[in-house]
Amino acid sequence: MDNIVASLLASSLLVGLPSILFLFVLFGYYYFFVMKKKISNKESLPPIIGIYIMRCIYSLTQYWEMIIPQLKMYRIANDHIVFQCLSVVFTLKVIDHLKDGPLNIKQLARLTKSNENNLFRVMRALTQEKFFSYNVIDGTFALNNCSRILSSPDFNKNQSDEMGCVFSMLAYPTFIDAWKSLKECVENGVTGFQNKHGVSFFQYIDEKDTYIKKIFDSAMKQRNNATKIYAQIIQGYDFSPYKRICDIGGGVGHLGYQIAGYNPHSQVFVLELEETVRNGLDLSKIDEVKRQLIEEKRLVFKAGNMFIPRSIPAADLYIMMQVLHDWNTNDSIKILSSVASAMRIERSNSGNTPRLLIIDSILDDNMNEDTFKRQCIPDIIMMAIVGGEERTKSQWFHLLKESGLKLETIKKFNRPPFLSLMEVTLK
Ligand SMILES: C[S@@+](CC[C@H](N)C(=O)[O-])C[C@H]1O[C@@H](n2cnc3c(N)ncnc32)[C@H](O)[C@@H]1O
Repeated sequence: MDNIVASLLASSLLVGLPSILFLFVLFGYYYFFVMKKKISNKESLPPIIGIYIMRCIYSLTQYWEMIIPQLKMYRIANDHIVFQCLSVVFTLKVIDHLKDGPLNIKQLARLTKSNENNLFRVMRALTQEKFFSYNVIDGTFALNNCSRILSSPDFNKNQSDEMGCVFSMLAYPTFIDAWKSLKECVENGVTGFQNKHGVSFFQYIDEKDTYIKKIFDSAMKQRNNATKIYAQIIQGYDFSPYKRICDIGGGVGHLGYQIAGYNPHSQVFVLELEETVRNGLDLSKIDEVKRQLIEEKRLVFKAGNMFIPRSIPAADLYIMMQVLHDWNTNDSIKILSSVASAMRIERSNSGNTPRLLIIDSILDDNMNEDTFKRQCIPDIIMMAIVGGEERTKSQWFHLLKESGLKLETIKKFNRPPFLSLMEVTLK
């Protein structure tokens, strides 16, 4: 047995290391000579080959853990402890204090009102995990690339970064409580959030704690920007034939701005909860282009409820991006039926049948497919926090059929976050 493991390790070293080197060189070439030179009036996308190379490297690390499964278990246990330590320094705002330059542990303990020895041990562990750098000469800790992206959002100064928002959510007591109820969620089928707080996630953030809503909106917007999903959509679908477009649950209007910007003859409505409309309008104040689109009424925010057909603005194209995965089957059918009613009203008023674009994940019905594996963890977030789910193709068919709609085409985007665009019309 030992011989088999040894020869597997030796052969994977012999094959693995040169392959990794080769892949790095190839990726470097592609990045610097191809991707950097791409000039387009739309955002350029990372080359597809880069994604495959990353996946090969990732597969190699997984290969080791398959040979020695204990490695995987230790990694998981270790990651959990790292997360706890990171939550502590995030909550104590250590990262914010280090923004202006390195500090020693005395200074950090004073600023964060902490026990110097224990804070030092946590910082030392995180430094080993490459979250900080430590200067042995003067004994100071400093930020590095990993911790720099983890500063707390400051909405008064309009400063927030994606990971800062994501981490604020993960470390926020309301969320921690919801995760603690994961077991009840599995037992009784109700979200951890509902189990703990008695209301749904969206009700909570719209009515009880608008600070989380700000964090959530900002994280969504920045994650979508980072994955360049808006560029994928704008390049992948022709919006020009549509004069009135309505983005239902369109967040702070980011996709809406892009569509309005690239399609001068379209007017875009963003239907959202009241608090998000306020956030969207606030954010537009710091961006000249967005402010102008709003002033010219090319982009219009509408506060309303997608469950109520008359609250949905008349349009010839409706969009729902990453909305339905937040809802369970019953609610999704209610939402889609409400959109179908709005589409029928529009058809009888204008004589034209509007379309609906659903932009969301589609899991392969085959559990061994990559698309399935990728979405299994986000699916747990949907289950525990919002009560929705990532769906297979047959589940999507079911939702549409029950709501009086039918699928016309599917376009799959083969870059992260690997969403699909389903073109839907009335049955
Ligand atoms: C996951 S976010 C998606 C945002 C945006 N479409 C995107 O992809 O970035 C879902 C959005 O649905 C909105 N929402 C939730 N309940 C709603 C309702 N009853 N009516 C309208 N919008 C709602 C939320 O405020 C949230 O911004």
